[in-house]
Amino acid sequence: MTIQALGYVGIEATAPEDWVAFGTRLLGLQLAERGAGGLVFRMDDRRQRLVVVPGRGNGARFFGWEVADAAALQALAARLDAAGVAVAWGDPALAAQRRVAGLVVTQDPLGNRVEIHHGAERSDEPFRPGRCISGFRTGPLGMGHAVLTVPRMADALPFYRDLLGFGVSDYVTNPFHATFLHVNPRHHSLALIETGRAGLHHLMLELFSLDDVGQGYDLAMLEEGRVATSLGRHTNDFMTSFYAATPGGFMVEYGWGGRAIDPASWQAVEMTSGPSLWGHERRWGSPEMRAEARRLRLKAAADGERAPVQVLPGNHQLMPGECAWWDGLRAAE
Ligand SMILES: Cc1ccc(O)c(O)c1CC[C@@H]1C(=O)CC[C@]2(C)C(=O)CC[C@@H]12
Ligand SMILES: [Fe+2]
Repeated sequence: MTIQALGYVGIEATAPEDWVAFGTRLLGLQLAERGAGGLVFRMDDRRQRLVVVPGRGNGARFFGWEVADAAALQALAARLDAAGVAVAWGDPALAAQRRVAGLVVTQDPLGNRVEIHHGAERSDEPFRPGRCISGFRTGPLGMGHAVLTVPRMADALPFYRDLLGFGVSDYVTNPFHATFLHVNPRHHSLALIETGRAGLHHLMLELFSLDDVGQGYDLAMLEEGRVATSLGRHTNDFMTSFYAATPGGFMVEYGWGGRAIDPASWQAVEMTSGPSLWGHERRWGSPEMRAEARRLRLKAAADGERAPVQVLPGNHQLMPGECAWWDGLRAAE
């Protein structure tokens, strides 16, 4: 019955054509279909993963969450129905359009369109990436993760956690509220960030090779305003990534090296050490950013802060102990 992965995502764009070069030449997606109905991108052996449909706005249009089979779909639909959530069975035309065997359509409490499906179609043609990359880490981990902004955490969390059965990996309560949820060994397939308004913050796509990410970063830096954050590494899922501004107003996190968790034994933890071990700087390269970063690091040094790295079970790569990088900076001042 339970959801297994983020299967596909649909976004709406006022100018879908803007996604062609961004999707293929920067991200390395394969443009599989291009027409009046919009764009279909492939990431792997599936016929479609990311769909861009023409519309009056920019942002998310639907989220495709995958279950194992028709019986699992039936059971989950019944569960939603019993909880008083409106669920509509997708007709054969919609299933054909989504390239799945069957689906139900519902809405989360924020109005995001949620499409629970099974039997995604595979292509007979091999995946041909839009630029030379080693490929996307998908399979049982799904297409990546989606991060939604929510007005209040309590608006959306019960729907995904209690009704759809997502597991909480960790959560943040300071300086803002965020919850990271898993449906498979990917540390999070969904995260909710409380910002006061509903929207799509970013989609994360994970590459097989760090070089894919580094070369994407080189390409992104050639374009004014394309790099939304510098390269960095997250504290909770250990993903090394940067964020690219998309033509759609949200961001794509382009990453490598995310950890795998064991959903059966994982215990939810509160994250207290900030979003990143290093990097992910939003005003990367600007004089203001340099001044602010220096101010914060000197303040941390003055406050005697130590070891912002949280040591978690299964964290073999990161050593606890002294984090002396700002000490080095202070010495240089
Ligand atoms: C904290 C975190 C861990 C793992 C992730 O994959 C992930 O996307 C995040 C969110 C990162 C981060 C944030 O929390 C607030 C707003 C930030 C700083 C941005 O604008 C880019 C990175 C975002
Ligand atoms: Fe992310």
